[in-house]
Amino acid sequence: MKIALLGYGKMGKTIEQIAINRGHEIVLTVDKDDDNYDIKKADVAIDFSIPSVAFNNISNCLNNGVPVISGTTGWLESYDKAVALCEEKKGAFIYASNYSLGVNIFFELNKTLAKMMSNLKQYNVSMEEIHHTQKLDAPSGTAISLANDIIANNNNFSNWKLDETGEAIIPITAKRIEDVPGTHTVTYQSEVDTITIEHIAHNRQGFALGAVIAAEWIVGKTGIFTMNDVLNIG
Ligand SMILES: NC(=O)C1=CN([C@@H]2O[C@H](COP(=O)(O)OP(=O)(O)OC[C@H]3O[C@@H](n4cnc5c(N)ncnc54)[C@H](OP(=O)(O)O)[C@@H]3O)[C@@H](O)[C@H]2O)C=CC1
Ligand SMILES: O=C(O)C1=N[C@H](C(=O)O)C[C@H](O)C1
Repeated sequence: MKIALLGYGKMGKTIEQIAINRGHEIVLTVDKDDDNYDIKKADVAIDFSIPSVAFNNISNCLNNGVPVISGTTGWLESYDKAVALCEEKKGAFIYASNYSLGVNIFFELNKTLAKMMSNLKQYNVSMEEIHHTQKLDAPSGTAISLANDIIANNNNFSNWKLDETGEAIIPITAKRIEDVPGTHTVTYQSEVDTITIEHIAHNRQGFALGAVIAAEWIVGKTGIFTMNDVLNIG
């Protein structure tokens, strides 16, 4: 498969290694100021760039008939526009806040726990995410997915906020610590006990492998998909 990497930073470089090991060819790497490139030479594009350019990168792929996997976080205000463009162009598109198999299992655990806790009003929920100090967005895309999944599965919570507490609010704390690839913790607390579930990424390999598997899966398909479609879970 011929792969274009849109964003050639920490994730782009990790994805390159894994893609080559799986027999793929990187035909294009795009970074800041690389404006003049032909995306059409790729069978599929993988975007791990920065929030301010992700939508443009995705649009460029969809306008040129190239399936696109996006892992960039912090651009979701434009997600509906990307979906509409994908439908209009009959293209193929996946966004996931987290491509690792472990986190996608963790997402399912989180939904199940949220349902189980729905009738137990004595528990408050809170969330913490920890990432490396170069991260541009807060809270992380994964924390937002976890919070939205709790809201969809538990009647006691209707919104999330960064560093704010309140009635029916899921407070999220974002910590930035040198070299941490990504840690997410969901905590339910009552007066008598605490229940915690946690995912700790030890490196970026899991995110990168999931993105390459998603790219292999999407080629030849049309539509807007999620990692649940790719991994056949949920
Ligand atoms: N969904 C998931 O599983 C995961 C998502 N992420 C997300 O992926 C994104 C990238 O993460 P990471 O690789 O760690 O970040 P990096 O900062 O290491 O890499 C981002 C790269 O994007 C480049 N870039 C800047 N402008 C453009 C442009 N116009 N087009 C293409 N690339 C551009 C940057 O170049 P320059 O440095 O020159 O500005 C940089 O090399 C983040 O949003 C992060 O949250 C990360 C891990 C997992
Ligand atoms: O920026 C990162 O590094 C990561 N970003 C994603 C997020 O915002 O959830 C996924 C992962 O936690 C690493």
